[in-house]
Amino acid sequence: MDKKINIAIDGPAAAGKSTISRRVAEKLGYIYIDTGAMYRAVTLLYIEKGKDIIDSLEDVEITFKRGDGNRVLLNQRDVTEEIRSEAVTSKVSEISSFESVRNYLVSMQQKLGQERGVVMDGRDIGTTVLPEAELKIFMQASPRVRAARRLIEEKDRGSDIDIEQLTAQIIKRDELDMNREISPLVKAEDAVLLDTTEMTIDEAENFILEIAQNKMGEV
Ligand SMILES: Nc1ncnc2c1ncn2[C@@H]1O[C@H](COP(=O)(O)OP(=O)(O)OP(=O)(O)O)[C@@H](O)[C@H]1O
Ligand SMILES: Nc1ccn([C@@H]2O[C@H](COP(=O)(O)O)[C@@H](O)[C@H]2O)c(=O)n1
Repeated sequence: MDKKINIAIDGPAAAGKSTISRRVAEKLGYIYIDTGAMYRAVTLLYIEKGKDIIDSLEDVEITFKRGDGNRVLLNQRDVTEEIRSEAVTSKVSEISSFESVRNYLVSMQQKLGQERGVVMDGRDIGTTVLPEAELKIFMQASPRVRAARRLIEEKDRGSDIDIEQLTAQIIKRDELDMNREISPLVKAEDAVLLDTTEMTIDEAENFILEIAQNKMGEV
């Protein structure tokens, strides 16, 4: 029988990480962990309660409820929609640069990956959270294509944001994530580069599944 592996998927905003990670996890019967949602949940708490929460994170519980679209619970409260708000998106890169926030969430994420059989996506998974992951992917796409894809989602949610604003927002967030001091967004040396600019979702999914199957046979 194939052994379980860990799959780390990193890359800039709207590259397709969560869409593809979720599908790969489903196909393999693995657990999908969206680490961006965890940073977003802490950011929501910061907005609601103020900066003191940064130093008292031990009381903060973030959990995922599987099924029903993978709900995100912050201290038992369902915040799945709220963490995608404009207010959270524009603040999350600042909050995720704090050392105490990273230490707390990275340790939580490492526990989730202990048993293997996870597909985890984020910005520092291959470099910091799961450096021993058997498969690492660095997913990217051109800023324009990423903004165009996100625009469709935003329109569906009733937002009136335009492509220029979205492109600027994506580029700004990437810059903050790539230039922060602690575990910035960078391709791990042993990660496979996957540019999805001209790929369909199915093609990107199959690309990863094929390498994953090989790795599973190897371990
Ligand atoms: N290869 C692709 N072709 C077309 N659309 C895609 C492709 N990959 C992803 N998408 C779409 O692009 C949008 C952004 O993808 P997704 O949310 O998965 O990105 P992400 O990297 O997880 O973003 P973030 O880090 O900001 O959460 C989604 O609407 C998704 O359906
Ligand atoms: N491993 C990670 C994951 C995310 N972040 C920060 O959270 C932001 C939101 O992530 P999304 O994937 O939901 O867009 C992201 O821009 C990073 O600032 C992180 O630092 N590390």
